[in-house]
Amino acid sequence: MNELCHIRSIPSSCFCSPNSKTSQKNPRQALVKVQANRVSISMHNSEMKVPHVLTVAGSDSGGGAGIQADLKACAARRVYCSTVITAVTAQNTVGVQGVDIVPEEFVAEQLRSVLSDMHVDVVKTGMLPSPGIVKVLCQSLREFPVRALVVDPVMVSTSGDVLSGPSVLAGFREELLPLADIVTPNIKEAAVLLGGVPLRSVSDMRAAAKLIRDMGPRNVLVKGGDLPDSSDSTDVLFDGEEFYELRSSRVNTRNTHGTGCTLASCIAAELAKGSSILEAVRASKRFIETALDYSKDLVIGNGTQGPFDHFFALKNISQNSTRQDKFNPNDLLLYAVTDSRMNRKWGRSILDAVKAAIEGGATIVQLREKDVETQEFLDAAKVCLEVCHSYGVPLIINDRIDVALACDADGVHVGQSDMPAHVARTLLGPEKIVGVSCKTPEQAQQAWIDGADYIGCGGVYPTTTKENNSTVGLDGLKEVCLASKLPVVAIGGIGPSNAHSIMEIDVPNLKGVAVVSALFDRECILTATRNLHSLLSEAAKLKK
Ligand SMILES: Cc1ncc(COP(=O)(O)OP(=O)(O)O)c(N)n1
Ligand SMILES: Cc1nc(C(=O)O)sc1CCOP(=O)(O)O
Ligand SMILES: [Mg+2]
Repeated sequence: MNELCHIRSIPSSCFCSPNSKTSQKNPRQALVKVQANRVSISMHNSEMKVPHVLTVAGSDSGGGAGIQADLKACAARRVYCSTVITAVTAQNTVGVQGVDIVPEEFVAEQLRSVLSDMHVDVVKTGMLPSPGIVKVLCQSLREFPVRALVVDPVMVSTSGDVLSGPSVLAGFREELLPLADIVTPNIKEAAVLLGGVPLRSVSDMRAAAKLIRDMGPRNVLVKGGDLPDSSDSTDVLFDGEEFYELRSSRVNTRNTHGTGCTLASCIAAELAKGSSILEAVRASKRFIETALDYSKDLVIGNGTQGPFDHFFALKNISQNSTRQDKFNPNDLLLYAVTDSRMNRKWGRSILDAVKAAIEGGATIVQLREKDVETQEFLDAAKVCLEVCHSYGVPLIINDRIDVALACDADGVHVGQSDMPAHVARTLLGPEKIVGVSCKTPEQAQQAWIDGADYIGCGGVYPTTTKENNSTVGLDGLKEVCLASKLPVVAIGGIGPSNAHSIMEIDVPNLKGVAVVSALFDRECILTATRNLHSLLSEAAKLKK
């Protein structure tokens, strides 16, 4: 059944798509489609389907494993995650202090709530502490079929505590495993599933994978992380025909609590996004390896099994960032913007040019290297960043988000036809600086909505540095300043002869000038910067 139910208007203010030609004129139309057991929303007929994993698992009060790990893993892989809680554990980095099993009727009710309402792509199971819970889960899966089932046969916690007793085993073997697309036992769990025979080598893991596959799952991943005496961690994937030995380096850390749950959730998330089993397993192993490596020195709790950081990508933004401080709008006073053509003309390296500008008093630096190779740009950015930071000056990268991310620069500057500012913000995270070029009040308003930190407004005067650049003049600059709450730096044709006219504009958010040729197309960058800096400082004092 596929009924088109109704068309509903959604106010355009709900969407931030500044560039959409339709958003101003027409309210956006959302098609709300209701199919059996599924609701999806279409925007301009293009469906916004969200990959969705349902995890059926236990809660870990310590936050490292179970439901908590599953939610974090799915979020890190950008997949929606709903939850059915099978047990509440009192748990920390020392061990499991208590387990309260959720009655099977209430597990069934949670399953019904989610599966009868939402479109779930993949179900992932973790701790299933009673035979009754396994039974109601299998019933629900038959009633509401999903695209894939990932079974992490959690039986023993990393601390050695038993989480699912032998009474659950029969249900696993007879009912759940035959429904599974992949089952992910570690060597201890594989041994339990096979009646207690210990696994001591990769060839034991291969044999175990084959025997477990005979129980019904389409794929078996036996995880060898606990195998003794090996410098890498080898997992064996068996799909019924081929064996794959997947290696990753063993990370020396105590922070491994929740790796099993996370791996299975990642696999589920990748399957929900449409990957094959092999791709999903490979991507998930890589994710775990990177997360463990980033988290190896985390200290959470006093026990022997610490949790790790699923959002390792955020590490650059938080504690470890070399960013000076939060963005200070006064840094825009003398914004030095480099130019590779000018550096070549005067026979200077990017680094020498930047050093001279900083020594002359530049308060922020932008690397605007339009015609250098990526590798050269990145190498220059890394060394310039060190120098800038040794002077407490932020370094911004023009256009190239990839370079900014790769060198952990302080931010990026993007124009109206570059990477959209809101995407730059998402990619860089909340703490980096995002600057946007704006020539009109509308663009300035959008820059604010998109999460920019400052506006570069120009060209104020004609320039030969940027081809075909239209000018906005002093009036256009003032209009942009008045239209925005953001600090503004003026750009285009600015030098010592006209900087004062800009600084005299009586608007509080006009913070300074951005300059290319008046600094870098001069014989002595240091002197040119020094002169302009002293002029601007005087003008800024008068403004106060
Ligand atoms: C501070 C500042 N303002 C404006 C610009 C221009 O950026 P954009 O419009 O993207 O043009 P290009 O510099 O990329 O040619 C800027 N770079 N810096
Ligand atoms: C890079 C750039 N952006 C501009 C804009 O109008 O957004 S004008 C410009 C070039 C500025 O160089 P100079 O200081 O040599 O005039
Ligand atoms: Mg640009």
